[in-house]
Amino acid sequence: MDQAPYSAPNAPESAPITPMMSQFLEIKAVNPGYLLFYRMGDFYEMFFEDAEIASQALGIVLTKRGKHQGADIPMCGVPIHAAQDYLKKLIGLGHRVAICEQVEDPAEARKRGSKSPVKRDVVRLVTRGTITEDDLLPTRGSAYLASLSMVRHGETDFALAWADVSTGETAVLDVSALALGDELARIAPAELLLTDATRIALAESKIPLPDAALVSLDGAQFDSELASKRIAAAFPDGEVDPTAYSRAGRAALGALLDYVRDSQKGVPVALRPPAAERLSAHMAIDAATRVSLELLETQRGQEKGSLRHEIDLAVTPPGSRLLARRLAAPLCDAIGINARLDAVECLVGDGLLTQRLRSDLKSVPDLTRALTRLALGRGGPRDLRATGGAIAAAIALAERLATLDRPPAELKAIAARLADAPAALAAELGAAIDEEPPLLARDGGFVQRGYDAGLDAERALASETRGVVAALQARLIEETDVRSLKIRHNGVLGYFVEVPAGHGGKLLEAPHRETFIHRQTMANAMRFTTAELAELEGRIAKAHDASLAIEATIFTRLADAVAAENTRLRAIADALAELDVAAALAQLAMTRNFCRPTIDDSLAFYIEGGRHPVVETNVRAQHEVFVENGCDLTGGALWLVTGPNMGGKSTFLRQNALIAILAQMGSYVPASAAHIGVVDRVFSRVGASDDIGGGRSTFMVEMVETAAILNRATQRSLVILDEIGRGTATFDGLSIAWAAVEALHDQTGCRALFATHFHEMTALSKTLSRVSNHTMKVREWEGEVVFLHEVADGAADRSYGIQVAKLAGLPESVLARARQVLGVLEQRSSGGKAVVLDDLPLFAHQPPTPKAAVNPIHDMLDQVRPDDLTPRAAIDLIYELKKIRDAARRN
Ligand SMILES: Nc1ncnc2c1ncn2[C@@H]1O[C@H](COP(=O)(O)OP(=O)(O)OP(=O)(O)O)[C@@H](O)[C@H]1O
Repeated sequence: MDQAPYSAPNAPESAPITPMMSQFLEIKAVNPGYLLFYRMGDFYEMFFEDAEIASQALGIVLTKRGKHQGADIPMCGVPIHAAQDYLKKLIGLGHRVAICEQVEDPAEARKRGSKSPVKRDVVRLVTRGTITEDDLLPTRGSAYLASLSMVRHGETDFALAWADVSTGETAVLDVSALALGDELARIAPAELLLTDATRIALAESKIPLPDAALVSLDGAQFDSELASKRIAAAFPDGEVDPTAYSRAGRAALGALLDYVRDSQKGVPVALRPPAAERLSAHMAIDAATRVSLELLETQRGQEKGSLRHEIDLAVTPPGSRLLARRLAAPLCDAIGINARLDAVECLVGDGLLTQRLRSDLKSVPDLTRALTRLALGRGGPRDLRATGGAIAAAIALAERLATLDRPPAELKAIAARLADAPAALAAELGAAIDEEPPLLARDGGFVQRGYDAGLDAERALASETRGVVAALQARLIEETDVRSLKIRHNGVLGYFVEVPAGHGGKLLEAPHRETFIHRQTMANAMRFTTAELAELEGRIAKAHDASLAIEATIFTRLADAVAAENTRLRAIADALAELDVAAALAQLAMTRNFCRPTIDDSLAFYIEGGRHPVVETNVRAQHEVFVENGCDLTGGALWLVTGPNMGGKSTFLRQNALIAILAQMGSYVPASAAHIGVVDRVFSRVGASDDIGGGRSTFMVEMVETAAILNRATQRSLVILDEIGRGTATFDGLSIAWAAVEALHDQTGCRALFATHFHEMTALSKTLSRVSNHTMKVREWEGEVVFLHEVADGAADRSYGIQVAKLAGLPESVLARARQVLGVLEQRSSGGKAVVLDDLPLFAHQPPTPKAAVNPIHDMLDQVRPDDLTPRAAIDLIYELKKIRDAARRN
């Protein structure tokens, strides 16, 4: 979502403006495009337009505070303790928020005069792509910040740079206009930086923008010369050579680095040296195919029901994130794919080891995000504890992996990184930090007893002094003879003596008034202090401050020790995620009966006993059996698949695409055997889906997408077309489908599956050598159609559309009429005659309006008065209704 730059109202010279409001407007003016969370005591307050936007987005009350230029100032606020929830909601909606804190002690401000506002400044910009807080981030997903640059020099070059700020993962990719849409769909950034000119160029080339918060930057931000400096500054010690990237790549990375740096307001962000990605390294899957195959989410945008949801058995959030990344970008290199498969095979071969690894991994903390928070100075004792825990787990896991006889290269590399874990650091962290430490270092109380002698001494002093307080209370009771006298503590008064109101007078009189100094009178009690108590309090506070200071030093020392091992620890975090994925895929293969595919550089596509993993689960949940089907497209074969609606065509088509994707991400596949020559692109299209939001008609969408396939598919591609051409008049649709098949066969030569209801197309198998006909088998039984979901050679003889319509509950009168019309249409077309309207009885004679069939169920319902029914009568009624319905079905 875009945010218009904020227009701070200009105060006419005569209008009085409070110092606070003038401070607000000043800060607001240098943070255009951000909602300003302005700290006021225990609240963040928003004013003017910000208040209007936020109150509406958050559903909170909009009030007013004072006047500006004679008009009320709209205001709303959120309490500090609940601010994270509100922030989450706002950034989820695509807003960007600037957090403005008090940056000096209010006492300092008072010194400048009673009206002088406390100094405030923006300490942090919170946007969808730059968050690092656990409770703002998706646990099992990545929130990428991406930057898109465009360089024009006769031709137009694009480059994408993206980073997951919470893990430090960063990458750069040069990308052509043609492939840009696919890559944006793959990366699916949460926030995208670009210039207005780029945005216009994208719109002109019909390149769809991702569903991200879009941030318009100035062209100067993408300057490639400036970028080189930014890159060198972000990765000092020559870690990254800016000249290794193209001009466009540098520009994208420079803008990204600058935005990240700005968002953290001076705190250095620990990004990792950017991986220079190559387009050809990954299987290209365009946005429409991702949607159609429901890889990471379903067409309704839910995770449940997607392929990811079905196969993600990873036990750690980083493992889950890596698995999603691999699923979104399967490899194109047979050697790399086989290396991953070797690791999975090895773990499948040792089920017991896999179980143990998985159970160890389950409790491993999210090391990557802990490291980033620590590096950003936003980490706490829990992040230190997590780091120690992860290192210890890495060592244990390396030992488990060492039991493997001849581990494949990938597991060997994982084990080597895990074994390299700094054991001494883990021991130190384990000894230092409590098992369940508090969230914030500044609260103290997280260092274990026995770790630091100085700290233990201060703590002993503090608790000893507390003992002295108890003794003092006993003594004061003795001296005053007020049994109910208590020494208490609160944030305002500190330690004080409290007696019930009735005894207060006694302490105000001699001889006690020498000792007791009055502090406060309450309705039921009176509060005093004494010189001795004040002195004790000072000692306690000093001991407490001293312990806090020692704990703070310990925290910094340990955080520095972690930072010193950053590179090694990041490598361990990667290795843990990789191991989790390999073990998860092994577990999947074992529990779901998947097989290892053979992957090479041939043009094979041979599947035996293939299944659709998601539909299989659904079918099983209904206690039915999923029917396995094979497929052989080796050498560029094109299968024309016909069959009735609901026969299983779409399932069959998609399962083959999913098998290719799973195989190339390095997973076993749902089949009994599979041989796949590396697929460079998968295209999957379902005819006639609307894009109302995009302003394109059903048929237009279908044609634009078909055009994309015909233009871009190569001989290595796998193309799945499901009922292309159905969105227009029959003959037009048939002709387009026909020509598309010819083009795929003659020009592209790719491996393809084409499902259609145009039975005429089956004739193509006679003229095109690699086209063959296949059909979903059905059986007719007592006038009803039974789907066997089995793919057989040959063509379907009919559509069974009317039978399916009957199953769907179309009224019998309509079905009867449809049969009548179909009869005429079939007769005419078999006689080679065109159908004319007059042929159709519909138009020739208006048939007598069929008497509305008497429906006994409706009759019964008409007579029922629900409020008068007893529960028993209601159940009887349901049974009766079902009986009538069953009887009607039998007839
Ligand atoms: N191989 C199979 N084994 C068991 N059930 C299956 C199989 N394939 C499909 N089904 C069941 O049939 C339903 C319909 O399948 P699908 O959507 O693939 O049919 P279709 O032929 O593409 O239909 P339409 O032409 O109406 O789009 C699925 O939701 C599933 O419940």
